[in-house]
Amino acid sequence: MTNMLHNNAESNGAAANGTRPATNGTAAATNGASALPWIAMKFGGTSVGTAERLLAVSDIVRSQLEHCRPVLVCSAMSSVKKASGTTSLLLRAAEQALHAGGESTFLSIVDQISANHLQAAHEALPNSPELLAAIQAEIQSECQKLGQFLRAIRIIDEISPKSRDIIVSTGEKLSCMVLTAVLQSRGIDAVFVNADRVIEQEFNESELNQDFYDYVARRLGQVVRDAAGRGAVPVVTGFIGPVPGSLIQAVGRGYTDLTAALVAVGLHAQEVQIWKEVDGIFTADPRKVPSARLLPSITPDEAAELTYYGSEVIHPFTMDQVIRAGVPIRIKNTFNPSGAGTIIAPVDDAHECSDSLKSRRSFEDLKLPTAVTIKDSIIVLNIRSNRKSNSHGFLSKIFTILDRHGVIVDLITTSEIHVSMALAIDENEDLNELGVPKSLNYVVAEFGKLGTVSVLPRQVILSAVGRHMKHMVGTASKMFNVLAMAGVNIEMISQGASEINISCVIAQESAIVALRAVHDRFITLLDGAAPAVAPSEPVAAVKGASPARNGVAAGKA
Ligand SMILES: Nc1ncnc2c1ncn2[C@@H]1O[C@H](COP(=O)(O)OP(=O)(O)O)[C@@H](O)[C@H]1O
Ligand SMILES: N[C@@H](CC(=O)OP(=O)(O)O)C(=O)O
Repeated sequence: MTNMLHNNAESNGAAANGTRPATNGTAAATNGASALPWIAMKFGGTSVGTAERLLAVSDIVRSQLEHCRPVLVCSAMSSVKKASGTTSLLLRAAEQALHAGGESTFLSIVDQISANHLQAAHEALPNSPELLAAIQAEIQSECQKLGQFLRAIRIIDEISPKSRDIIVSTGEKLSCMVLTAVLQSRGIDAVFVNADRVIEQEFNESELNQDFYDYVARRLGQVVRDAAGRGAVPVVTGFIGPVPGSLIQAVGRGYTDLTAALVAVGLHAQEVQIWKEVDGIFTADPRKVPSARLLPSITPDEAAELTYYGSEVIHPFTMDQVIRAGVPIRIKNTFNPSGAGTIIAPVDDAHECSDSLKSRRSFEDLKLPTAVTIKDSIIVLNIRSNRKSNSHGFLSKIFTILDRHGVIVDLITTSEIHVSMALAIDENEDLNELGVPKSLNYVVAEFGKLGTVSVLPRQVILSAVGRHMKHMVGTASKMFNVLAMAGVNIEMISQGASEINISCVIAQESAIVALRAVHDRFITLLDGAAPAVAPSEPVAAVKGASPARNGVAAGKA
């Protein structure tokens, strides 16, 4: 049974144990012409989250077979949204394994994961009893192994980052096994490729550098080529391991974009496509700003800034890998496969200026930012020094405390005796009476020894992002004028070293008014833009958690 779907990278990518043509009686639509160029297609959690979406993905794959060799990279299933999807459930199960009395909770989470996958398989494979039986057994076996692993963690009462990774890897294994079976049931010769052992060489944490990524890309290229043989469509787990320092810690949530990029590099693919539930990258979140426009193209730096600051369009580590190899990234919509999407690629400034001058309304438009974004769930911590040390001592102590507790700061502004920092919090955590998560109590207590601490809860970061802002004078003042005209009070301002981002902190209740005002009067200069009005709906939380961020956006007041 394992032979039906499997091709484990552990077995050094030998295709013989994996590929198997469809069993539903139709001739397998193999993509025999191996001269066709590879295209890496990454499907996010919601794109493979239900039977209906899995069937839509198989239609998209089928439509590509004549033009290219698709290689699929998938995330773990999320039927509604990432925050309640399989990876989030697995992380919760891992946490529960350390709690006394958590066994019933983690076992019920495992049951829920199993039931979700069994249901999707059952609904997507109504006419393929053989494939259905095989995949049901696979799901049950994976979930049984997961339950045993969690029980072992409960017994030793200890979990390492590597163990947490092993738990998380189950999500991508399950989704890819189910998708492989669905493709096979539709007559597409597909092969499951488990990349959770693709890294065979030993690396230590300090070696998570470009050499490491080059090695992983080469290995993925080898493993996928071997698995695909003459024409099967490889379905690769977006989880790769074992990454030094752990994938979840070193790369963070959303890692499957990076895997897709490395697969594309390893195969010298023509393009890497990130398939989502939106047409591409917009001038603002289209769920919150009705006038938002689709951007035909955007630079990697802009895409990374947008992701860091709340618009989770692509994992920021993705771009470096493909751009070095000259592979373009395209964001596409599974609900609208024929749409052109958004291309993420570097631009030649001089060239672009002359092209834009021809196509845009006026030179004035060139000064506009590309997009505006909001990052929710922010608190501001203010520390006023008690003046018992000089300012560099004060700052160094603050950064030492942040480092000791692994706290990531989104924005920071400083003066001689005053530091304000904006931090993203998990609103599902218990908050204390100041609105600070209890997990930050120690940090606040340590800051209290350096000076007076005050907290501003329920804030958001609003950021305008755009490559043209780099060379323009007066863009910040325009943005703050627009906010003033909309009656929005600004708590903190920061223009980071990247020069392509102006950010400020504002109260959560002003978020939608501010976002729409900045979008309509500063980003797009809408003709006759309506005055910003209070929205009727509350600010929706931006989908999913942000990926891990290295470093701090330094700023000045
Ligand atoms: N500037 C933006 N452009 C496009 N989508 C955005 C932007 N800002 C926020 N979003 C939101 O990001 C989400 C990303 O798409 P989705 O396909 O749901 O993610 P995933 O691939 O993780 O499943 C959308 O729901 C969209 O509303
Ligand atoms: N499944 C992982 C990795 C990932 O890439 O997710 P997505 O493709 O849905 O952003 C997560 O939830 O973080």
